[in-house]
Amino acid sequence: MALVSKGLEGVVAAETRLGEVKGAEGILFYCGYDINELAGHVSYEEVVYLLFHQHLPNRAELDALTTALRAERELPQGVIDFLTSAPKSAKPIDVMRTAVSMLGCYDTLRHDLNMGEHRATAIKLVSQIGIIAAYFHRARQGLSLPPIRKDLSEAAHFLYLMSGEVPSKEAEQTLDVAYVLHAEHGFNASTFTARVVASTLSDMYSSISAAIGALKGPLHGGANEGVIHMLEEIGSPDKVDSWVADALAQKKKIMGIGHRVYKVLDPRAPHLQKMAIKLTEQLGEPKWIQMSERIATIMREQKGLNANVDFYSATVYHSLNIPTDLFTPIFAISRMSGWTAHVLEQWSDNRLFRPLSEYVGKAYGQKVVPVDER
Ligand SMILES: CC(=O)SCCNC(=O)CCNC(=O)[C@H](O)C(C)(C)COP(=O)(O)OP(=O)(O)OC[C@H]1O[C@@H](n2cnc3c(N)ncnc32)[C@H](O)[C@@H]1OP(=O)(O)O
Ligand SMILES: O=C([O-])CC(=O)C(=O)O
Repeated sequence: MALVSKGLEGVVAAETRLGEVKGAEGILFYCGYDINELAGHVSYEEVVYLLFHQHLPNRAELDALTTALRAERELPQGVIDFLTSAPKSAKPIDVMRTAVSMLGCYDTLRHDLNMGEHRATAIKLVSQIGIIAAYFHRARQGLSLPPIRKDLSEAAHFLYLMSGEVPSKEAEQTLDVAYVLHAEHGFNASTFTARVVASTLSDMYSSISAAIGALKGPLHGGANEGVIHMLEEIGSPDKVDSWVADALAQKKKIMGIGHRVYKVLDPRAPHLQKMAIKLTEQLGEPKWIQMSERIATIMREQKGLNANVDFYSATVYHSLNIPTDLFTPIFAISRMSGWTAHVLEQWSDNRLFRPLSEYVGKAYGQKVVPVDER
């Protein structure tokens, strides 16, 4: 019998130059740069460049990328029509997955694209994914779609389109750091999904719509929305202990806690924790962070499990007045850079992903009995 690694735990499926997650040490780096070196020191646009070119841009390179991203901000009219006619009750993440698939229909869909053209598609997707999310959010409230602006950063432009107002510098910087922290994470489930699809030599849009579908699950990027639902259900700091005890007794998963690779604290969590503390203090609403800290302590002490990236990002986005169902979309907006960089890397040295399975069904040699005699 072949040895099966359930959930592919510990399996090394490919080489990558993009990012490394060192689970035992709690280290994450993108192209050699520790996440602590990047967060707060470079913009999301610089990280996009880093992932696409494996080096940080100089001023001219950054300006060229920024111009290219901003030049792609107009969506095809057909996609806008979809965003304004999609059911208002639809989940934004589902709308994004579908809109990315639609973008593929508006592209030439040639299969003989060269790497430069694939990279242009990647830039377009990085540019347009936030606009899709923000425009749907406006449309579902019956609000007008603010005109595209070319003078705002990726983070500021998303907040501007979502609210109709240019955000404060602090809100922009907070979201920008969140984008930097979420951009890349090795062979996580959604990135692996994107690479599996790309490995068949399918197109970028198919890879990315599949990746969005993988991200939305509550065991992956969907957990950040689950965290706020959990905090709302708990209600107040004094109820945390009994709520968590009940949940664990029922073998429920606590959202935002635990990780397949990190055996110690996710290095992204302290950055988000710091931002969450500051924002909740400013808002005079410390109960969110108080509840979170108590949950994290219980889980660490009782289960030896730590907070992951989704745990504190939930409170950060909530404090920025972002509706809960846009939390996973924000993750997708940032991870678009990592996904597309991985698709480009896959195509630079492609081999089809095709693992084996261990058959455990009925014995070989069953005979067909005619349908009326079964
Ligand atoms: C961006 C990201 O994707 S980060 C992850 C986001 N997901 C979440 O926050 C959801 C909650 N966490 C989880 O479900 C898991 O920790 C995962 C999915 C992230 C990792 O899962 P795996 O590596 O497959 O670990 P698995 O689910 O097998 O858990 C191992 C043990 O820890 C327990 N455990 C792991 N996470 C949790 C949790 N959040 N709450 C309670 N128990 C947990 C499991 O119940 C299991 O216990 P057992 O051995 O007694 O049965
Ligand atoms: O790596 C993982 O399994 C999940 C994760 O933290 C991420 O995608 O950021």
